Amino acid sequence: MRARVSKSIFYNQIGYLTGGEKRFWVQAREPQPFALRTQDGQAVFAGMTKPVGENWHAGDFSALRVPGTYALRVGASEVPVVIHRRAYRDVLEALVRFFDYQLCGAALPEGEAGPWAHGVCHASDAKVYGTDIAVRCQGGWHDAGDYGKYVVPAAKAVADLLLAHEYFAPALAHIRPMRAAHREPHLPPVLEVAREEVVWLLTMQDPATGGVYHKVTTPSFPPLDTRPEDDRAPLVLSPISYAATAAFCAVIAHAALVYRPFDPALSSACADAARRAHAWLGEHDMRPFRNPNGILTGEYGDAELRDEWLWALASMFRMTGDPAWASRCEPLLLLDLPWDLGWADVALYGVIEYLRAPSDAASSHVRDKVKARLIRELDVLAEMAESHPLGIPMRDDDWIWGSHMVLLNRAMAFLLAEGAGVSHPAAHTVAQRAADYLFGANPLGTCFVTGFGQHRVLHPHHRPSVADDVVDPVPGMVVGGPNRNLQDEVARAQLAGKPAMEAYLDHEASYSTNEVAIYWNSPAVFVMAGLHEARGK
Ligand SMILES: OC[C@H]1CNC[C@@H](O)[C@@H]1O[C@@H]1O[C@H](CO)[C@@H](O[C@@H]2O[C@H](CO)[C@@H](O)[C@H](O)[C@H]2O)[C@H](O)[C@H]1O
Ligand SMILES: [Ca+2]
Ligand SMILES: [Zn+2]
Repeated sequence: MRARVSKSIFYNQIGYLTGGEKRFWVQAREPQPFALRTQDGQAVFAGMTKPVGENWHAGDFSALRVPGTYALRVGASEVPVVIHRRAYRDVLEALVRFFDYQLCGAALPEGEAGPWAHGVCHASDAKVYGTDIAVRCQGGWHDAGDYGKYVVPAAKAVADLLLAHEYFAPALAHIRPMRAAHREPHLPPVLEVAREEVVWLLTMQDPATGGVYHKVTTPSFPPLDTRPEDDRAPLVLSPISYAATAAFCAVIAHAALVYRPFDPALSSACADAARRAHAWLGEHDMRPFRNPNGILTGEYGDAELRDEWLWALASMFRMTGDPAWASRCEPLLLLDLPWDLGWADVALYGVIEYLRAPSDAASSHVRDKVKARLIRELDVLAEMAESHPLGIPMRDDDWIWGSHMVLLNRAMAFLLAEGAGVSHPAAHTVAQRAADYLFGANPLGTCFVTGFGQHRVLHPHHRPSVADDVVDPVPGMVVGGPNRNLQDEVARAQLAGKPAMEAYLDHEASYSTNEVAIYWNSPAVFVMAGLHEARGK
């Protein structure tokens, strides 16, 4: 009979990398003895937990480096622990295959998608808002738990996957995309997956002006129990926006560079599209996007657009290596913009593009100032992690809508900086703690990636998973996470008064804590690939 899995030991329920740091947490006021035994009962490690803040204690068994499955016991509680050099191999594949499950405009065959297969969806042309102009903008990925396709968050999701390939291709080589859903089997797997969204993004650019439509959605969200193929409301292209055009310019210039060795035709189409998008930026004001009348889907509004402009210029610089682009983006790099990897605050993408561009084409003075600020930014995050009981760079007011993206972006920032010549001693510890938290070392004892862990997420706010007749949700989806602002009805009804880190509900109606999104999975792909690469050896 399977041992009852305790809920009072908070640990990485997917596993620990052989060469990595290995910690678990318990809530206690005094040090607790703990021990690990092999499956045949042989004691192999023993220790005492140490206080790590508030009433949390941590036990460290990093010195145990023999792969295997062990029983970790603390007092009367016991949990199964896996140590393996490829502990994240399966979850990494599932995190990437999530994008294939989000594919739009084509049927997902059973041979590829198993029980989560579905028929063709959203295959009709879209109408440009307020006109009768029809545009073919099929393909790409559904954004999240809804079926909308939005350029701004798509740019983040694609950039993260392109960066994961550039930084950690060997760690991703084992991934099997849904081959039948793609047309480019010769590409490295994560580029084959991302290519679908790149090709869709190109359809979102207005050929006449170079501007990019903000999104393509039905006028409002369909009911939660609507299967993709049953969502037949007309598709509307919302107006061209500065945010979409700038984010498009940035990520499409990035794609032009990454696909150049594999797909020259796509690469040159991207380079041309990026140039036309940049030309549009030069002729238009930085006006924030607002949903037009009658369009009630996600807005992705953003009042600060200088960071998107920075990201676009820095990407053009790295794509061309032309010092003229360096001179254009350097003044923006010196502004006091928030350096982040979000869907709204994107400046850190520009910083990384700039530092990874040919250094001889840039100002060494600006490069030095940028590197110095980057180290200061990472020092702040490292101190935040140091003072958190679970070792994660999060403060109480960071538990917002999409808090898991906030955490993963911060871990990603350390690994991105490392690859741009700015190493920080806390980088891998922060990345490991983020993985430990996401995979179960959190006050709810929940593994926040569907289909994995001892205590799983079963009811994500994800229309395909709610509408199908399959009990288990689509696997490999990172849920949004605790949100102290209680921004949906069930959260308000059931989470009032909860500590910020516990304001989460595994309920299909809790879209502000339990939805999924392509740009919440994408930083997870980057971070887990980085850990796998560094510790999987
Ligand atoms: O829930 C995921 C997405 C599903 N598709 C429609 C999108 O509109 C939705 O995106 C989310 O839309 C939310 C509502 O607009 C966004 O929430 C806002 O996120 C902000 C932080 O990014 C918070 O400061 C703010 O309080 C909160 O309302 C959130 O970031 C963003 O991820
Ligand atoms: Ca912005
Ligand atoms: Zn669709």
